[in-house]
Amino acid sequence: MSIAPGSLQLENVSFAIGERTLVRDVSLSVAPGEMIGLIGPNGAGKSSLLRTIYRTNRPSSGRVTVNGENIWQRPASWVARHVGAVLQDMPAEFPLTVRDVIAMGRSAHKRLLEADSAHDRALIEAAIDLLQLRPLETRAFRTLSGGERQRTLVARALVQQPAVLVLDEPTNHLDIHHQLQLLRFVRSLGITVVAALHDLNLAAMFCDRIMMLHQGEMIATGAPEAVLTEENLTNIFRIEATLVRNPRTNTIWVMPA
Ligand SMILES: Nc1ncnc2c1ncn2[C@@H]1O[C@H](COP(=O)(O)OP(=O)(O)OP(=O)(O)O)[C@@H](O)[C@H]1O
Repeated sequence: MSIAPGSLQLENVSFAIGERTLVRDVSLSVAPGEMIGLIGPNGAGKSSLLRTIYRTNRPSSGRVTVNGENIWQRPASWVARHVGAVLQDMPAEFPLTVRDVIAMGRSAHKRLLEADSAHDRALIEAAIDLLQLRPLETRAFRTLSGGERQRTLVARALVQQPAVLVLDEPTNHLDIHHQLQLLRFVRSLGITVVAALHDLNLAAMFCDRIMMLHQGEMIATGAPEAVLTEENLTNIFRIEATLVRNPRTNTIWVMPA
């Protein structure tokens, strides 16, 4: 499956609800094909920031552009064709099969009730194979395990062929094998990704750059070793940690003490 990666720009993005500012003046420029890890303690504003990218939280100031287009000045249907998202705890109570859920990813590219074209079907088949969902294809989505659901939702996002893929804690519910498999897989697609990740070592392993958020503000952004410093881990995550290199991957490794 080939997806043309897009560019993403956050320009001084803030987001407030009433008096409360959840995201404050965040800027980030993501090149096509880059993978950005968003890290920060609970309540730092990661999900709130991601929602400004998939057009759920309208910034109170600043701009979000995808391929140079301000997403808040484009119709929702344009954004649905250009930004894909895998979110936490998607509702699962609808009586759809795995294949139905994946096929829903094509809806942004079609008119209401338009039948799947040969192109749609080819993408759906490819996604089922890529995410190894063939044995589950006809199962009801609600009967899946957490990890199987997550793979289905990634497949659904991929058939959308999004210029930018937003992942909110995509490794939630996954065992360590599937965490690695999912991130390796997403990475191998060469698409543009912004992913909120709680596992700092996985973020360092898979992301080109990391952005650290705290109380809605960007504390640091850059290469994993520039952001995952003892100082940032102490000040922001409130942990004592030793930093080493993973001898196999040579990526920075946080060892809490
Ligand atoms: N609709 C809302 N109304 C008021 N406060 C909100 C709303 N949505 C989020 N918040 C608050 O904004 C802050 C940031 O929340 P957010 O979910 O963005 O953080 P997060 O970094 O994704 O956290 P976690 O790691 O716990 O998932 C939290 O204090 C949260 O309670």
